[in-house]
Amino acid sequence: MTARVPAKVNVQLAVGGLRPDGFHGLANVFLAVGLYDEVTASPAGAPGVRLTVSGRDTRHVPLDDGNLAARAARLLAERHGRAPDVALHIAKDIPVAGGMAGGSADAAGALLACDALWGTRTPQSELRALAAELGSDVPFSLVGGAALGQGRGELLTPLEVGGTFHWVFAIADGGLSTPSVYRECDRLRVAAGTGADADSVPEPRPSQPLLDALRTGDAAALAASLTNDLQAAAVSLRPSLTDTLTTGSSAGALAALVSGSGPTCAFLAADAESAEAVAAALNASGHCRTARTTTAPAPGATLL
Ligand SMILES: C[C@](O)(CO)[C@H](O)COP(=O)(O)OP(=O)(O)OC[C@H]1O[C@@H](n2ccc(N)nc2=O)[C@H](O)[C@@H]1O
Ligand SMILES: Nc1ncnc2c1ncn2[C@@H]1O[C@H](COP(=O)(O)OP(=O)(O)OP(=O)(O)O)[C@@H](O)[C@H]1O
Repeated sequence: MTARVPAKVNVQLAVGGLRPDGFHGLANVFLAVGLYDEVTASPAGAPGVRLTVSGRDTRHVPLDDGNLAARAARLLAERHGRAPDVALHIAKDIPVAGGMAGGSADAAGALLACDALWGTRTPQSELRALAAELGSDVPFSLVGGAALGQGRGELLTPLEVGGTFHWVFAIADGGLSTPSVYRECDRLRVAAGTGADADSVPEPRPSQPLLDALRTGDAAALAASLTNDLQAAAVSLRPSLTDTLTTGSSAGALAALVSGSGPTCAFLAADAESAEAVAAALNASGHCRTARTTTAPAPGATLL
């Protein structure tokens, strides 16, 4: 059983105060984009989760129980009171620790593929609850398209998207740790004198112009309303991202922003031709490992 799962970009990431549980309240507008990992679940013939990985960047993917796909398989098995006997293979195309929810995609793919392999017929609502236990981004990897994530990002409201958007992603050498980027965001807030807790930071709210731009498929309007509250923190930890963002903007992107916690940079283009020009400029610049073009929205986790 093979599940194909998309990467994401956050077209709005409004970060509220640090909660007592260590998470931040969010208004997180997710958009699934056409870069995919594939997770295949096969009978293992023995108890346990066996994991193999192929594709890009696989050196940095853990092969032990810490892998999110392996954790997903174990969690699903536990909920159904059965032994996790599965061989999982991840064909990786989403950058690792890149701010595009690659590990979350693999967790969502493993839930779907194992559920089909084991015939456990888990209801969609239960799969979503298991996804939320695995990570804040995992429920969105299941549903795809576009959605507003509230709470820590796991409480989803689907959003309408009225057209196809053209994107370029500049993939960096090396990743950034998501907890470190949130910590840096808090540090910058404290250093600026505003404080970082929920009493000091305004309640994050979705932007109506942004939701309208998604609904009408208006790339120029979307470009004007893209925001990421983690961008300053990602740039503070990796100052060279400024050069990457500037390179894409100078090559004609409608807008440039850091994808989620970074270090991948995302560029919205007017059309496919402009996206190719932006990618060519980024590839020639040496300011990223590689630049790739794709479109959005993409469907959520799907069994092939
Ligand atoms: C940056 C985003 O990718 C934007 O979609 C997500 O907020 C991160 O989601 P994720 O990688 O699924 O994160 P999780 O595995 O749930 O949490 C990892 C760590 O990130 C931080 N974290 C995550 C989500 C959130 N709303 N607030 C946080 O502060 C916490 O330190 C947490 O311990
Ligand atoms: N299946 C997996 N693929 C990649 N990384 C994984 C996986 N499982 C666990 N990890 C660990 O999680 C870390 C973050 O990886 P991931 O690719 O999910 O980051 P990310 O895309 O920045 O996440 P997000 O955008 O959700 O914050 C990696 O450095 C790795 O140690």
